[in-house]
Amino acid sequence: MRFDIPLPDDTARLEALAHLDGLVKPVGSLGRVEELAAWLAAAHGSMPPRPLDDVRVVVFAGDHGVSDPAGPHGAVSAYPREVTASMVRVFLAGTSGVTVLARQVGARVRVLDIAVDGELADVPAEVTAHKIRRGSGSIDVTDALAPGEAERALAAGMAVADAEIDAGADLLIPGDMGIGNSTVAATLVAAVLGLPAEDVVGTGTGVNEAGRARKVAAVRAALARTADRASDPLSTFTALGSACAAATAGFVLRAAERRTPVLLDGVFSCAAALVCAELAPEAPRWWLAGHRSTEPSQAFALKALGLTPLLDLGLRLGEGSGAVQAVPLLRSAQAVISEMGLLADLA
Ligand SMILES: O=C(O)c1ccc[n+]([C@@H]2O[C@H](COP(=O)([O-])O)[C@@H](O)[C@H]2O)c1
Ligand SMILES: Cc1cc2nc[nH]c2cc1C
Repeated sequence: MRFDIPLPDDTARLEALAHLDGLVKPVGSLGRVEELAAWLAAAHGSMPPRPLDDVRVVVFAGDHGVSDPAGPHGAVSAYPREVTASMVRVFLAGTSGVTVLARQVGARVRVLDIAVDGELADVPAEVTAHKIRRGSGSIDVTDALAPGEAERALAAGMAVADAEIDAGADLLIPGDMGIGNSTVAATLVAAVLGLPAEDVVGTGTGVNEAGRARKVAAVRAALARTADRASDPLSTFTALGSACAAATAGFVLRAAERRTPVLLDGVFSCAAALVCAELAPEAPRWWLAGHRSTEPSQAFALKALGLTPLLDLGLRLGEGSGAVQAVPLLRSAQAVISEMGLLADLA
């Protein structure tokens, strides 16, 4: 599997940087907003960059076997796995955290059942159209995916990105909903970066110290079970990931292939992105980190991807909720570089 990721336009970036220096302000005084403006110009290959009118969030929902409290390591989440299916209905009703926040910035939210453990008979068919399986395997005891499923999930995420880009998306945001997925995210980051379980595991939805210790044990068991088998991205998703992780990776990879900027969200999308960045080392040039999550593995993933989060608000909701809140910063950057006057015109 090979990905041809184009490079952002360095000429537009340099033109943007020169223009920013000539705006009616002390040189560099808009700090990171200036960096964002130049980043956008490079991504769009145009100076000034276009407005980000059409922002789309896709929430990849699915269960993760490791969340079974009857499993060998006990409960790894503060909430029962049934919440995953229930939350799909909340997204559809328009009352989830990310949906409310997305409305504030005029972004659309689409939810997909990629691997919810059950049949959602009462939801529109398009929600389940990309379903890969009912729940991914419990990575501490078995592979997450059967042969071929990682490829199918990756392809599903790509097809979804294609559809959103073809429909006019200017910016894509991957969201996640899956009880137990912070354990899977931590495992993926530990596997890719060769880190010990103890360093990557956080408290997820809010487990206590005993819960965190159970998560560490589950991550350790998963890493020991697979040893060196998780050597490439598809086998990593198969052994230690989930259908949602592979679909999320496909989504952000295809966006990069199609020159579409992405705002990564919390620990899950960053872990999925990290795994697939091995296949496509230039892909992170098309991604920004929306926010810093409270999960330690997100910090490791971002560092490895070379990304610095835009916001740091102590968020740990997932769903794309942090990235959505960073959208106004990108729009500010686009407005500044497009509309500010010139220092040379000072009377
Ligand atoms: O985005 C994050 O960094 C984040 C951090 C902690 C929890 N979450 C959300 O909470 C769920 C995972 O937490 P847990 O404790 O069930 O593993 C999942 O639905 C995520 O969207 C998300
Ligand atoms: C209610 C709830 C909403 C969520 N959204 C993302 N993860 C979540 C976990 C819970 C428990």
